Amino acid sequence: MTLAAHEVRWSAAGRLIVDGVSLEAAPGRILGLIGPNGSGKSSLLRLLCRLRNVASGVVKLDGRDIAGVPRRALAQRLAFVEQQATTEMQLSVCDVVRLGRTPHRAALASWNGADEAAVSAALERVGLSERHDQPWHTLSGGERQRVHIARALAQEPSELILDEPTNHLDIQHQLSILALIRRLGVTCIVALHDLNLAALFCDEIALLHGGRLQAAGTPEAVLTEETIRAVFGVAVSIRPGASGRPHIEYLVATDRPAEEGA
Ligand SMILES: Nc1ncnc2c1ncn2[C@@H]1O[C@H](COP(=O)(O)OP(=O)(O)OP(=O)(O)O)[C@@H](O)[C@H]1O
Repeated sequence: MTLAAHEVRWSAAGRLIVDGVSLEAAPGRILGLIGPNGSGKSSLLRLLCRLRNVASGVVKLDGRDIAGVPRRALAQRLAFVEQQATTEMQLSVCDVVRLGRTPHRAALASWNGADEAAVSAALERVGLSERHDQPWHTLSGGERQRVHIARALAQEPSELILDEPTNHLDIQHQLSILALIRRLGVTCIVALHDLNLAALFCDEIALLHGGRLQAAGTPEAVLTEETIRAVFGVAVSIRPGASGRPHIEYLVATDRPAEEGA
């Protein structure tokens, strides 16, 4: 067990947003978090990395309540890639990635070879080595997303939490980032909207609906035609894809109505 939530609740504006969720990320495996817009995915991820404090329940890292873990120690273990992370405009790409080294460096310690190697390796992994010195604000949306992932990799976490990491990415980069995350072998919790990508890359899936955990288990167990219809209101047909993982086909009418007089 690495990161686990037990009966976690969180409210905002007088409304219960995360409602008694329990889940556990198995070591070295990818737990996908899916659910409709507003179902509480981002809120739950923020509780898991203590960007917000739970109202009740507990989040544990290796069996220890994270509320009692010093921030720096937590940041040495756990990296978070937010959905719409912003960054100081004046920074270059490598400046942003270097921020990932902060938890590992003693106050006033000089920048060392290990730090630089971690930054270079992280940039290489997201395919942006040649953008090392580019001003961050001149990057495209997808490149910014990859730089934020590189920052998290430079942090060398053992637990990685990502909120919609494929946002803004073209299909090649969606696939390469998720394949990279799989190869890292770190414990990972990732919110995804694309159900086929979740089926393809996640070892387990947790489905949120209205702040509650609706289902959890293997992609085959969670991604059923009945569940998707009930939670997302969409008719689907699910068959094993070429990968052997479930492949979801959306059953929607795409015909145009016959034109008048035609
Ligand atoms: N600080 C807040 N104050 C008031 N309401 C909030 C706050 N944070 C989140 N909410 C509400 O909680 C609900 C869940 O939001 P959250 O961002 O966790 O959902 P999500 O599943 O990540 O959604 P999406 O798929 O659209 O990103 C939403 O209805 C949102 O408006």
